[in-house]
Amino acid sequence: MTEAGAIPPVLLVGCGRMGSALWRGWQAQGLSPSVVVDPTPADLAPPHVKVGDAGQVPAGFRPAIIVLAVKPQMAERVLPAILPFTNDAVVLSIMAGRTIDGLAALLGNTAVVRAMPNTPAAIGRGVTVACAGPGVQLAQRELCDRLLAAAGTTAWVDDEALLDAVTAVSGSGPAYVFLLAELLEAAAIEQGLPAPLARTLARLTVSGSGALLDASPDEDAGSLRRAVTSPGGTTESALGVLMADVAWPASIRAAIEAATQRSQALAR
Ligand SMILES: NC(=O)C1=CN([C@@H]2O[C@H](COP(=O)(O)OP(=O)(O)OC[C@H]3O[C@@H](n4cnc5c(N)ncnc54)[C@H](O)[C@@H]3O)[C@@H](O)[C@H]2O)C=CC1
Ligand SMILES: O=C(O)[C@@H]1CCC=N1
Repeated sequence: MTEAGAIPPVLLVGCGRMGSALWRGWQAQGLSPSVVVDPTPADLAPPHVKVGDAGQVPAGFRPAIIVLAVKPQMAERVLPAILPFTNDAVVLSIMAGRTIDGLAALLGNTAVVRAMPNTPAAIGRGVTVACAGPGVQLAQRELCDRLLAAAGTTAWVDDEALLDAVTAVSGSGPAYVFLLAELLEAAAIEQGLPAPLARTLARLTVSGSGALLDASPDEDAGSLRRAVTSPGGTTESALGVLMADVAWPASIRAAIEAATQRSQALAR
C-alpha cells in the first residue's frame, strides 16, 4: 500500500546522469517501493530493487508511473519489455527527440508525457518543460509534475513542437554555461594567471554570477550586466568585442537554431 504522502511506485528505466538525479529527488521526498532498470551493477537500498534488464522486473510490480531516461536510441530495445507494466501507469519520457506519437505507437494505448529536464536537476536546481499527450488524466499529469518538481522548477506547454527550442535553450543550456567557464579559464591562463587561480576565478565568476541572477528576481540580466560596466572601463572594452553583431549575438542565435534543428531532426 502507498504510504500517505509518499511518491507512488516508480519504474525508472535508465539510471544514468538524468535518471539518477531524478531518483535522488524522489527518494528525498519519500518514495514507495520502486524498481530501477539499468545494466550497470550498483545495488539500491531496500525496499527498492534494481535489475539489469526490463525483462527481469518482478512480475507483480504495478508502477503508477514509468520514467524513460535511457538514450533515445535505446527506445525500440527497451519499450517492448516494459509493456507488461504499462496497465494504469503513465509513461514519462525525458528522451530528447522522442515524440509523444512515436512513443505511443510503440506503447499501444498508454498515456505519455514528454519532458525535457536539465542537469542542474542533480542539485534540485533543474528546470523542466513538459507536454502531456492525448488521454493523460489530470492525476497522471499531477504525478508527473510532482516527480519533475523534485528536481527543480517545472513548466508545461500544450504545443509539443516547442520542446525542440526548450531542448536547445535549457536542456542543452548548462553545456553553454560550462563552456563559458572553460573558455574564461583558458583565457585567464593566456593572460599569465597561474592555472589553479585561473580555474578558481572562472568557476566562482560563473557560479557567483548565476547565484546573483537567482537572488535578483526583480532585475533583468541586462541590468545586472550594466551594473558591472563602468563607462570607459574594462568591461566596456570586453563587451565591445562580445556584443558585436558577428560575435555573441550571432553565435548564440546560431547555436540555439542549430540545437533546435537537431532536436527536430531527431524526432521519431
Ligand atoms: N544529460 C542531459 O543533459 C540531458 C539528457 N536528457 C535525456 O535523458 C536521457 C538519458 O540521458 P543521460 O542520463 O544523460 O544518459 P546516461 O548515459 O548518463 O544514462 C543512460 C543510462 O541508461 C542505461 N541503459 C543503457 N541501456 C539500458 C537498457 N537497455 N535498459 C535500461 N537502462 C539502460 C545506462 O546504463 C545509463 O545508466 C537521454 O534520452 C537524454 O536525451 C534530457 C535532458 C538533459
Ligand atoms: O545533447 C542532448 O541531446 C541531450 C538533450 C539535452 C541535453 N542533452
